[in-house]
Amino acid sequence: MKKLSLGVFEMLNPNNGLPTLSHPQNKTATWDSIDYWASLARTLDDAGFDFLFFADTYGYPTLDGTLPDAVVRHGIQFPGLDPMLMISALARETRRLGFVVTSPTTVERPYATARRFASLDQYTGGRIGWNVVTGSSQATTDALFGLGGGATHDSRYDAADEFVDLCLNFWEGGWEDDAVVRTADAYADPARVHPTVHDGTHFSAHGTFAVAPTPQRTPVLFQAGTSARGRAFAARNAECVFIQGQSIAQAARVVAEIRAEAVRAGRDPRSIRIVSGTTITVAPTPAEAAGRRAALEAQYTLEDAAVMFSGFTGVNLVGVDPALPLTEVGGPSSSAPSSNAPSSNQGQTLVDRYVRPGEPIPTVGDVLDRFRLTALRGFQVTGTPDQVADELEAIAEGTGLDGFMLEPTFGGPAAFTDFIDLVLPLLRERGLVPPENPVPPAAGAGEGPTPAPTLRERLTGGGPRLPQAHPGSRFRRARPAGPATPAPAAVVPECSPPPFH
Ligand SMILES: Cc1cc2nc3c(=O)[nH]c(=O)nc-3n(C[C@H](O)[C@H](O)[C@H](O)COP(=O)(O)O)c2cc1C
Repeated sequence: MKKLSLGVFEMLNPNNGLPTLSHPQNKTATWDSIDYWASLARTLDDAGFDFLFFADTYGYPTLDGTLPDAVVRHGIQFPGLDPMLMISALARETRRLGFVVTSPTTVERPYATARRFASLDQYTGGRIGWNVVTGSSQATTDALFGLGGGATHDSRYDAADEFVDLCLNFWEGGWEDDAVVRTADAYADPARVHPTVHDGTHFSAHGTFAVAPTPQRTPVLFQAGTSARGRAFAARNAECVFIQGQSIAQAARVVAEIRAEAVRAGRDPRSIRIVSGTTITVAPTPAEAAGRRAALEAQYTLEDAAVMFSGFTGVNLVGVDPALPLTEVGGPSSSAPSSNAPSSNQGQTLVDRYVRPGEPIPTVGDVLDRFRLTALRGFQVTGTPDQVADELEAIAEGTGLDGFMLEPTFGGPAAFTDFIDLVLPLLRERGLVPPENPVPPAAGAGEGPTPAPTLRERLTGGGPRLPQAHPGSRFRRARPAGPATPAPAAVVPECSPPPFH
């Protein structure tokens, strides 16, 4: 059995996007304290987790341009802080743990994004990943940033392809490996530093990337969003895809679809790792586990579910007759619906989850009841340590998934520490996750820091750099045979896709 990757899914909001204010284990009082996150990062690092993943968005649920009272009152993805600005501090607190930060291609700019992630790659010693998204709650974000809102679901992904290409061109094409010399009279060899020239459909850039090579150069490229266009984007660009598996059959289908799409894009389907969000409620006895789960479910109301669903999808279910079939709810104009599901130009993954070709059409009430319990979540696993380990093993075997991203329950770290104490030892005994990695020894006096494996090395078992088989490697410059300089005359890789390697 292959080894599973383990991550934790988090958001910098009072309640992780879900209203758990009334539960004693919530993190409402501590979520905005850096000490809280440092403590969590140390816990995960010590336990041997691969990464801490921060979902993030400038948006939050709005309805027809207004902020619902429930969002403010219950802290539903509101307010929020920027996780990227905290990563360096967390890296100082940890030795091995990777960090994945979500950043959108819609309102950010490629050069700034490439520079920020290259800087984080340097500060973390190569422990950074980028979750590339076209954004959630896009209507809110468009309004906040003063955008016209003319972009469609698929055109956002078209622009995202070009955005990622341009970043890859900066990271992989700007500097040759041995460009930095750090001698008495030169920091770097000018012949080995190259301008990027890009004149594309959505972006243009002329100039030299002003960050020298970092441990991974390209951060590990994550992606989330499994609409048909989202899968095509993942197949072209991602090294790791984050899904929210709902059942073994559904997740197996999504995994197979992503891998088939990867083959169509000319990539090895196994070169993309696919991990699913998973909520684990574990306790020593079945009754205690069931009690905790019931307490969790009691936190979520149908009203909050309607606000969240509507804000994320653009399909407004607030105040809609629960008996109405979902397909009879009007949504804003559609981009390219794959079924007769209502659609908007916002994220399609959630709507597709409930309306599947060939399956009965659910009512609004059905959808909200299911959404209330699983919301923005993946597998829901509840039981004793052995039951949870059995179920995780069955999910991994039945779906082809490469790992799990644990979701918080009541907000605080208890869901993760329970897993670490009760389930992780069993997964290790069964050989499903690697044995605990030794912490790299602290640097001795006068020695440099001992490098831990990069996030890419941890996840893929390969080297620290983007694999040669990834399409982004086409931006690398081949060294000509012979003397080191002069460099080839302005061989500027095109951003329009040449054949993949
Ligand atoms: C599992 C999952 C996690 C996501 N996480 C984020 C996030 O943290 N921030 C964000 O802006 N968008 C997030 N999104 C939105 C998507 O990345 C994507 O931009 C949007 O859903 C539209 O694509 P889709 O129709 O393929 O879902 C997420 C979507 C899914 C399905």
